Amino acid sequence: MTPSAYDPGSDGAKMNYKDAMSYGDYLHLSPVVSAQHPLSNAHDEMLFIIQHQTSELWMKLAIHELMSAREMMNAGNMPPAFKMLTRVARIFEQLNGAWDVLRTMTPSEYTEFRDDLGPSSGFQSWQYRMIEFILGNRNPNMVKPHAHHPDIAAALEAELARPSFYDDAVRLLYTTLDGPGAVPPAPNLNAPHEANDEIKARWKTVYENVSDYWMLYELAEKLVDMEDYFRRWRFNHVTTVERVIGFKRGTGGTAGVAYLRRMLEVELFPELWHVRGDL
Ligand code: HEM
Ligand SMILES: N[C@@H](CC(=O)c1ccccc1NC=O)C(=O)O
Repeated sequence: MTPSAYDPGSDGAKMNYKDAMSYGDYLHLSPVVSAQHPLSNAHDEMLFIIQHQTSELWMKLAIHELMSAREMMNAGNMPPAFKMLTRVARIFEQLNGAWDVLRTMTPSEYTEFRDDLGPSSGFQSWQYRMIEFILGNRNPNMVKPHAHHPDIAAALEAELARPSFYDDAVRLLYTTLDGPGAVPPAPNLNAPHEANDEIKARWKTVYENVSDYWMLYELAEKLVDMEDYFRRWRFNHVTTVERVIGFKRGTGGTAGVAYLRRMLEVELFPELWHVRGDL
């Protein structure tokens, strides 16, 4: 007698979704898993596409978390803001781990389809640029590649028109230490935040009096943690790029590795790093 196959339906599993919302319906998987369109016959192009698409999905979540975290912080509701910042750091950790998959692609394999990419490049990732703008690494020139998508350009411009996450954190630092009317140095919304000694002095007070300023201390450490993971992403990127294309120019037109190395020097929250040498 042939044993009959186990039917989870006999234990109560719902097996028919003709008139009910299924997994794929809820997640809209059909468009997601149909959105991979390799332009070549190269085996590794699928890896390249999925690596970028999944990165963009995680970036979408990072933006969602950062926007809400900033709102919570500005409303004085710090515990949820902290939780969201921790999540953003974990998202970057996830993105950092993903480089290990992409690194399995050799220069020979990438060369098979690189020409098909034309002038497209991660340089044109608007979600990446949005994350940088939210965190405070701002350069209005970086909106230009998005001029042909007015809604995206407008979203980036709107972010440039408001204080960055760090500008708002610094405002909280001032109002907590100096009183509710305190005004921090006016932020330049259109340029990267520049290190400022007055801001650093206040963070120093926080780090030297942690029990008095536990909330700001925790905020500072969450920000440092997030930037730490972000820096690792940049480093993994430039190392993978050197490993795969050496010192060739980028498809986006930059010098490639030289451009990306320059980006390694970016400090999102400079005072939080500089103050450590003064403690
Ligand atoms: C073999 C893999 C990769 C290579 C060879 C590569 C190469 C490059 C190069 C040369 C640039 C400089 C811009 C240019 O001229 O094109 C760049 C920028 C960029 N890439 Fe990649 N990349 C790779 C993978 C990735 C992945 C997986 C992501 C994830 C989304 C990514 C996101 C970005 C971003 C956001 C930028 C802009 C960085 C900035 O402006 O600071 N790249 N990439
Ligand atoms: N800039 C890369 C091309 C590249 O990596 C890329 C091309 C299209 C879509 C995403 C990409 N990833 C990151 O830049 C290169 O120069 O080979």
